Amino acid sequence: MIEVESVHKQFAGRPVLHNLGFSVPDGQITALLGANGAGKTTCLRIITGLLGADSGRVLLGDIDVARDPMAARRQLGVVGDREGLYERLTVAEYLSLFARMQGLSGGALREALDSIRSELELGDLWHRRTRGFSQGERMKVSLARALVHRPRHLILDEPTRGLDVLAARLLRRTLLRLRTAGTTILFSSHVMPEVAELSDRVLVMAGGRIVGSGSPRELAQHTGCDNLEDSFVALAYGDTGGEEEQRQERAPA
Ligand SMILES: Nc1ncnc2c1ncn2[C@@H]1O[C@H](COP(=O)(O)OP(=O)(O)OP(=O)(O)O)[C@@H](O)[C@H]1O
Repeated sequence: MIEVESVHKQFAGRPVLHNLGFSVPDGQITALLGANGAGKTTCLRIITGLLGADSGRVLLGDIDVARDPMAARRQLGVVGDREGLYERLTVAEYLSLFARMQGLSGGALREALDSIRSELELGDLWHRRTRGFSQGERMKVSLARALVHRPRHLILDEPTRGLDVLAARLLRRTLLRLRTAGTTILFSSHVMPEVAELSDRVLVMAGGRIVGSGSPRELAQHTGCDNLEDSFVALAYGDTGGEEEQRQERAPA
């Protein structure tokens, strides 16, 4: 379980997250939706310990992320919005480095590398340096790095952005398989069909706050809409998502 409790964050005096609170249940896939600038990346970076909150706290089970970052890191896999791969290393070397940083060695290390290589179909890339990798190849390596130590919680920021159909499909199948294995997953996305397909629960953010939460079906019932995109627009932008205003602007005087 991930619990975000009363988190505030501001940049240069400008509030970005206001008293943010929600929980992400174990063994489920939860999606974080919001317009550009709603605060999703800031929220995910605070959960992963990359950024500190001004106040409030984040718990992974009973671990406070800010107080015990090392323990939190062992429980977390992160696919962030700014992936830096070490371009001089091959995929095998890169993943081995991260696995060792997570405490794996000897037979357990070899087993972890073999397992992630076959699970994410990394065979063709395994001995290539990551310099020049395509977007899809980079995503596979980032996901492998996030998963190599088999974390209980996986956080992904717009993981299918820039991926082709097959790469996005591989990623979605991997997330569904991980859920079946009990991993707790929180991801942000702007792709509504993907969110509808994957998510047990959806959190809608607007202006640094949660303005709606529930299963896609519950959100539809709550808003009186018949699909997730309309429910999202109703919650995040108000009922019409600005369509009414646009119609009025277009209407002759
Ligand atoms: N390091 C920073 N310094 C100053 N402002 C920041 C910083 N990081 C984020 N912000 C601001 O905080 C707000 C929320 O940004 P954030 O990246 O969390 O939004 P988002 O919901 O992830 O948006 P998007 O969907 O466009 O990725 C934005 O107005 C952004 O400009």
